[in-house]
Amino acid sequence: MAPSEPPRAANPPSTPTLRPEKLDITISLSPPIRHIVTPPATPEPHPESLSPVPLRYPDTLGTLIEIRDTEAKGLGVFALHEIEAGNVLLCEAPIVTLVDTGSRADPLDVAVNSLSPSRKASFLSLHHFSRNKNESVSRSIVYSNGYSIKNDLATGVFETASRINHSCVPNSHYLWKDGIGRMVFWNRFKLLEGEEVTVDYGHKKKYLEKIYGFECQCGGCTDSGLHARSSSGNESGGVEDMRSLDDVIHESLNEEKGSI
Ligand SMILES: C[S@@+](CC[C@H](N)C(=O)[O-])C[C@H]1O[C@@H](n2cnc3c(N)ncnc32)[C@H](O)[C@@H]1O
Repeated sequence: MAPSEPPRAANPPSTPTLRPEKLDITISLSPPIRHIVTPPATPEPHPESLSPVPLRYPDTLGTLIEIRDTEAKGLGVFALHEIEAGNVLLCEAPIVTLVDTGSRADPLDVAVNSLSPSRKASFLSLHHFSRNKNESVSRSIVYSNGYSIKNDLATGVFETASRINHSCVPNSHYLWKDGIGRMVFWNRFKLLEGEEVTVDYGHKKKYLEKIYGFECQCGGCTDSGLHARSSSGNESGGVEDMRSLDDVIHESLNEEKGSI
């Protein structure tokens, strides 16, 4: 999978308010939407607490989006309720980042083996497809779920984002934000309650089959290739959009300085 792009936004974000028991964050593109992010009732046990960086911040999983079964595409990501266009759906750090170092030790094994038990289980639970029987499961997972990040110098595999399915007419876009080390996803159109969140993996239908081993079931394929990369990679929908996204992300994160 290749990756990224920016949102349509104009309004400055409103100020987030912090309360000890509840993080109440407003991410506004246009119009504003309120995300109530409640910390987990039971904190993760010891090995997890060694990892201070939350994968999703703010955590929209369970408040704005959810992962569940699709009819024909395995798992997918869905809107939990109606979401106006131009909202940040997900702002997620990779669970595994693969940077080829040239070292003899496979950097992927090093990265996977250094994960906490629950993050390792999340990684290993991801969908994987391989045409090469000598390929390790971890490699197949990276090739089936990885987004190109850091100006194509690395690949990131994500706990939630790697559950987002492809559509030739996607309703969402994404962009890697190096400054915060996260991939940001936002919806281009209003999403209805229960609507699946989709992005463009950046390949024509026949290459989706060749590279990822699936026949696209999105129902909107034209195979013209015109849409290809429209929501992926490091492309942008315009400097103005990108600046707005930066403002939104940084203002909400600055309020929480130190927690990422
Ligand atoms: C990155 S994963 C997406 C999440 C995956 N559905 C799961 O269950 O974890 C990519 C895989 O999802 C499935 N998939 C994604 N988009 C699809 C589509 N438009 N049509 C059919 N299958 C799709 C394919 O099996 C593909 O290899």
